[in-house]
Amino acid sequence: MSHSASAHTFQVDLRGLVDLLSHHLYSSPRVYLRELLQNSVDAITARRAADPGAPAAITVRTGGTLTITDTGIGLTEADVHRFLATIGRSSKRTADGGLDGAGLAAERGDFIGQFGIGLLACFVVADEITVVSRHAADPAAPAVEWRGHSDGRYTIRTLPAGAVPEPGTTVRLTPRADNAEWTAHARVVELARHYGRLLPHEVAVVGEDGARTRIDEAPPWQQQHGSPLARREALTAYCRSVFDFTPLDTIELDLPAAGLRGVAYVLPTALSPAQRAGHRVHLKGMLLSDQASELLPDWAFFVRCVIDTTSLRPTASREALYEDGTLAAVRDALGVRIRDWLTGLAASDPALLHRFIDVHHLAVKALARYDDELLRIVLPWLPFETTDGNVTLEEFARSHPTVLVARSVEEFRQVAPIASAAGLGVVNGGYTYDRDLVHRLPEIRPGTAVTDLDPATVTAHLDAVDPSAEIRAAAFLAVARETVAAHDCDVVLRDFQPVTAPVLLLDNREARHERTRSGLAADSDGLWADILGSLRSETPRAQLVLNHLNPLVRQAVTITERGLAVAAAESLLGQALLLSRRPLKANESALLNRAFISLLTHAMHPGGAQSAPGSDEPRKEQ
Ligand SMILES: Nc1ncnc2c1ncn2[C@@H]1O[C@H](COP(=O)(O)OP(=O)(O)OP(=O)(O)O)[C@@H](O)[C@H]1O
Repeated sequence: MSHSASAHTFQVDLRGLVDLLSHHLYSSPRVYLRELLQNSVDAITARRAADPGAPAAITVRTGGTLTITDTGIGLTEADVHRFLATIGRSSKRTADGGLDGAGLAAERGDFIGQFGIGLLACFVVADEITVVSRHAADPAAPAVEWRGHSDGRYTIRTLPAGAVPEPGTTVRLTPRADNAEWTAHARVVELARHYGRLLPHEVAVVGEDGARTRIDEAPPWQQQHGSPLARREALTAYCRSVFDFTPLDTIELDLPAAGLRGVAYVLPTALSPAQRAGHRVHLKGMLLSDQASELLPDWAFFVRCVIDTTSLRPTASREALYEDGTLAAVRDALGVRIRDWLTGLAASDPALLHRFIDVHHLAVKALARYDDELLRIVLPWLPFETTDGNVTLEEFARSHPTVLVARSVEEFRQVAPIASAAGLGVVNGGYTYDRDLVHRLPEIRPGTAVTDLDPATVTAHLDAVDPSAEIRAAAFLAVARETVAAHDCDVVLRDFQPVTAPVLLLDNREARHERTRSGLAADSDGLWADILGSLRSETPRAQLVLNHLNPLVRQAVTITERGLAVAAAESLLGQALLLSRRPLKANESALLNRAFISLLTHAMHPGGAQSAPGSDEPRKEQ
């Protein structure tokens, strides 16, 4: 049996393709003007490659129809057939991706367009596009008119030479009623400025009344300024006009190898690291994206850039940068530039560095963890929460040769007053990045020791109380132990500073997790209980340390009435929990509530509160 194979060619539904490319590739109809401007710029580039003195002007006219006229290379009738009428064919690239020989002698890299689909964006705002063109290289050749329709039909006719007096091209759109807002005069001026402000040619928008608005302007980094201050002011003013904020500082960017120039503006307010700043990226003057977040490394989220480049490549929708080796190299080089600025500030403008760190310390901490040099420069300047208040590590290490680091915010809150009264220096290492960074201090400041705070260091400063006092307090302590046992907590009596602190709760997160786990094991049965049980170590208990130097505690330990002793023990545990400032669990909130009501009842019925609800035995909460 023989099998015969026949070759076929894909069939294309033209109407569907035009609809896809024109309506669904781009995020907004407004890109139609970008595509038109870009084609004009490329045509001017092509003409100037052969004739550097050729005029370079682009004029957009608004009114019943929208036209855009350029003094570019123009199109011959053959060009129109080859390039305008073939979707995906571009005079700026050959079928194999090389340079097309159609008279455009400039390097492909000089053009902005390359895909041969840009003109289709016009079908979002118009059903019909007319292109009238006269080629610059052959003045005798007739002018040509191409009329394309969104359903894929087109007509071509030649016009008498006199119909188009100058070489160049005019594209005319007849706006569709449903999208007419995009071709209204004010909107066109706004869009032309948005996309074409940095174009290197004369760009103007002319209204029906003949009023002419000039769009192009040289960016401030290209202009000459009278003094460094004047330059700085011009760069700052530009930031206000494009980004609407006054920067903390400006960092000029210049990467000749990538044909890149521009400015990074330091944000005056903090931005969450999750919110990545959108940068304005111009490609040969034309705005490619005002939301390009991929331009800088993630850590540089404290700046917004505006750049003009000749080397980065756009994606087909031309709304993002193509992720390639060039972009990666540019990103690294810009990262180095921004880091250099930061490290340079320490020497050149410490006051500004302080202001910067006030606003962006989180970003700097994130950055310093991966960058040794930066760490060395900024670590002494970064603020940390310590037992001496919010101070820099440099200041802190001067008075504390051994720096202790609390692992969690909660641990810090609990021990800070006691540690501080005992002369210990503790840094709160509970915030993102802080513990890692403090541990690296000895690398930068030899002679400083950093260790994690362990409970023994604190308990060493809790002195045993006089044995006779312990005996006098025994009855109260017994009730207190029984009362707080429901919270897996033990009670001890100690002398410690400051006297103003009645209690200290020695507890940590791992111990709490272990207690939660064993609580779950107790509530489950079968396999699950066995699994949880096999994980069990000895259930760690928290310790409620009562300060015998504190007047309130001294009085509490003399309470003999059981109901009041229970209420006092629950209130002391409740206060210790509140001091830790961690979120309370349901049974802890219930404890606080019960202690409060019980104390109130005792206050209202002194001596007769035994029968008051909730003032008796501690309850076992769920
Ligand atoms: N104003 C113009 N002057 C001269 N030729 C033009 C003009 N506008 C369009 N063309 C021709 O039409 C072709 C197709 O234009 P189109 O905008 O669809 O694609 P492109 O610019 O080549 O690539 P891209 O899709 O990346 O924009 C161009 O390659 C160019 O040859």
